[in-house]
Parts: sequence; structure tokens; C-alpha cells
Amino acid sequence: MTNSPIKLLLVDDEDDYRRSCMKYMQRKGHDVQEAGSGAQAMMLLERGSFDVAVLDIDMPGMTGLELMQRIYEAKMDLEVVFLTGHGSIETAVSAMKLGACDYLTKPCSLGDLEHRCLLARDRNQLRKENLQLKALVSRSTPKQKLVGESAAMKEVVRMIEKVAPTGKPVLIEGESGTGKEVVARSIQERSELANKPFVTINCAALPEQLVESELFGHQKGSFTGATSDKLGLFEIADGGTLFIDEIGELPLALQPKLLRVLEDGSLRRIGCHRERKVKVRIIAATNRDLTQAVKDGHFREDLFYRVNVLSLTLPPLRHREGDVERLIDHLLPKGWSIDSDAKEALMHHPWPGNVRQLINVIERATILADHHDITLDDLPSEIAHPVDMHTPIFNGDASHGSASLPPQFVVGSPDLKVDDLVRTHVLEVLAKEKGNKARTARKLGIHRRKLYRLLERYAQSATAAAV
Ligand SMILES: Nc1ncnc2c1ncn2[C@@H]1O[C@H](COP(=O)(O)OP(=O)(O)OP(=O)(O)O)[C@@H](O)[C@H]1O
Repeated sequence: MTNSPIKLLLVDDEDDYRRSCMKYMQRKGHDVQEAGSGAQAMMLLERGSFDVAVLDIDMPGMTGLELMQRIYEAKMDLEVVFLTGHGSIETAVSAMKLGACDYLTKPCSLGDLEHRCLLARDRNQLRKENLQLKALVSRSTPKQKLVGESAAMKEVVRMIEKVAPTGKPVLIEGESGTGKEVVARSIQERSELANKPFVTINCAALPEQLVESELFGHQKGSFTGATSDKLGLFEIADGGTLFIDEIGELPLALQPKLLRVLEDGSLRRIGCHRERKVKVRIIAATNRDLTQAVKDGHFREDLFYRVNVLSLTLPPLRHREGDVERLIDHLLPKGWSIDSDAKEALMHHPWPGNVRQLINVIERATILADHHDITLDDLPSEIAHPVDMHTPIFNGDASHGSASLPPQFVVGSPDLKVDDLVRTHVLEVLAKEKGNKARTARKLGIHRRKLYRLLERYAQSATAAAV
């Protein structure tokens, strides 16, 4: 049992008893509020957050039992301890059935009441931790090693060690696939919150309408499809770390809500008036230039300063000297080898998709290779036989207004599919924009979410083709 202060609500219509209780609990260091009626208690419950409520059963107006019913229906996450007079044990049993965790018969010693409240508070915390653990188990990924010995990566590790123990918000910038999530986890592992929840959300991967309910939760019935109360990720991460990936994609309308949580830890679930308090460390990541997004009016300046207290930039893989080779050694499965030509080709590739792309290429090669040895033949042709990226793709016969494309892509050829053309163009632009999806989408004139969907489809069809 911990002795930290309990956030306590005392509800009793007997003024003298309630006040002496309140004085006693305050002397013991607890954070106490009082209510002389069920209605007044309900107001306080809707406004603040409590660990435990002590309710007297026999009150005029709304009885303790009715109040308990309201607490139960609103699914408030607090524990209830009942106070009952002699002869009302049966009522106390009904209260327990409604979910109260303990009851005491009046008159009782204040020391005993405090002891029961401490037990109730511990139970409340256990229940919360249980929820957090469940969320963690379903979302967690195994610990990942941050491979890299280049000067650029040594600087990243130095920064991780500096920012980790501060507990302050961190903004991680870097191209897609450079390892921003791995770095976020490694900051958490080196912080005081290492054993607390680490919860992640990717703002670009979710439809806009879902981001709000994922982050802040919702109340049953607050919109079509809200069939039950839902805890938001902020509440699940309470006491721990929330990693917000692609924060630049957070809808403008939601940004003030995030700003509030960052300012004083308060939030409201969708459709709920009750304010809740959370304590969460934010680590955000972006592959978009947030300063530019602020200038363009897509990202609030005040929020930018809140998330950008400390920042860290991940270099693209092509700027990490010697790390491609180290990563190859790390990624090759036990008992596998790679011949020198294939290794050379990998080391000379510019890796617009960074480490993630290298992982995919090696995975694909291990599917295609014979005898556990990767050769040039097992690598995608643009890596095994690179063409000069600066050679224009559309450099052909201008009089026909058509382009000279690689042989398999002759415009007008009956075998040429529109999908293949689109795919090639999308990937070329992505490579030219060095993996930056925001710029690629802008260049292509499509929304970023559309680009994400296309890339996901290409990745799936590449895996299917390899198999
Ligand atoms: N230095 C590294 N050592 C080992 N694995 C790494 C390293 N960097 C990245 N990875 C791996 O590369 C993949 C992509 O990393 P991650 O998801 O962290 O990138 P990201 O920058 O967050 O990408 P995005 O911007 O697309 O969300 C993951 O499988 C991760 O484990």
C-alpha cells in the first residue's frame, strides 16, 4: 500500500461528521473535497477527478445508493467506499453489487476509514495499470537495437542520452524510415518512465475522424458507432509516454485540444463534460518541415513550441558512413551470406526509403536467394543495375509528345498497364524527393493519405510477387 495522497471526495449530509472527517484526512495530507448532498457530489465528480469517494447511504434527496448508480452508469474511474448506519447492511450489500469496493458501519474510527480509502485507491490504481498493461501487450513490439556507428549516429545517441532523463517533450525529425520510432522507444527506455506504458499513434495512418477518438476517447452515444465508452490513448498512457508519429498530419481542428493536454494535462472525452487530468510525456515525430507547416498555416505556432522543447534530427541512411554494411550484417539471418557484388550494390544505393527500405530489400532477397547466399540476382534491378537518377525519364520524341521509357514501358504498347506507369512515376518522385512523403504528395498533386495507401499497396504487391 502506498502512502501518497488520495484524491478524496467525502459525501455526507451530517455537517459535523463530514467536517471532522475532512479535517482528519487533510491533516494526513490527502487532497479532499466535500459535498453535503448527492447533487452537489455529482457536480464535483463531473468537474474533477478523484481516486475514491466516501458516500453516506442515508441522505435526503439523492441517496448514496442513487448516487452510486449514477457513478456506475457514467463509468467513472474511481472507487466507492460506503458509510452505513446500523441496520442497513442489506443496503450496503446492494451497493457492493453495484460495484462499491468497501463499506463501514457508522460510527467508525477515522483511522480505519483512512486505511480503507488507501486500499480502495490502490485497487483503483491496479485497475488502471491493468488496462494500460493490456493496451501495452497488444501494441508492444520487441525491443529494437539501434544499429549505427557512423559519426552521425553517434551524435544521435549522444542526444538521446541527453534528452531522455529530462522528462520534457521531444520532437524527432527525419525522413521516412530513418528510425524515428526506434529512437522514441530508446528515449523512453533511458528515462525514468522506462517501466511505464509506451503508447503510439500515427496521425497519418488514421482517418481524420478517428484521430480524436483514439487520442482523447469518447462517451457512449457521442456519435454514430460510439456503442460504448472508450478510453483514449492519453488516458491509457497516463503516467507514461505517448509517441505521436507524423504529428504534422494532426488535423488543425484538433490541435488546440492537444495543446491543452500539453499545457496542464487536462482533457475531455468526446461527448463528455467531465474534465480528466493525465500526466503523459509526449514524444512526437515528423518527416515534414514543421516550421514550414507553421508558415503555411497548417500547424499552430503555439503547439509547435510546446512539442519542440527538445529536438533531435535523424540523418538519412545515405549520410551514415559505414552503417549500411553494419545494418546488412545485423539484418542477415544466422547462417546467411552475401557476395561482394551484392554488398557493394547495397552500399552504393542512395536508400530514399532509408532503413525500412533496406530491411525490405534484404527480406525479399532472402526469399529469392538459393543456398542461403545473396547475389546481385536477388536484388531489385534498380539497385543491382542502377540507372543515373539524373537522367530525365521523359526525354523522348517530343514531336509525339510521348516519353522514352524503359523498354517494358513503351507508351502505346498493348502490354503497358496504367497502374504500372503510375507506380513507376510515384516511386520515381518519391526517390527524387529523398523519401519525403509530404513533398512527394504535393509534387504528385494527391493527398498524403492517398500516397500512403498507394505505397502500402505497392509494398503488398511486391511481397506477393517475391513469394
Ligand atoms: N538504426 C537502426 N537500427 C536497426 N533498425 C532500425 C534502425 N533504424 C530503423 N530501423 C528499423 O527500420 C524500420 C523503420 O523504422 P521506424 O518505423 O522507426 O522509422 P520512422 O522514421 O518512424 O518511419 P516513418 O516516418 O515512416 O514512420 C523499423 O523496422 C525499425 O526497426
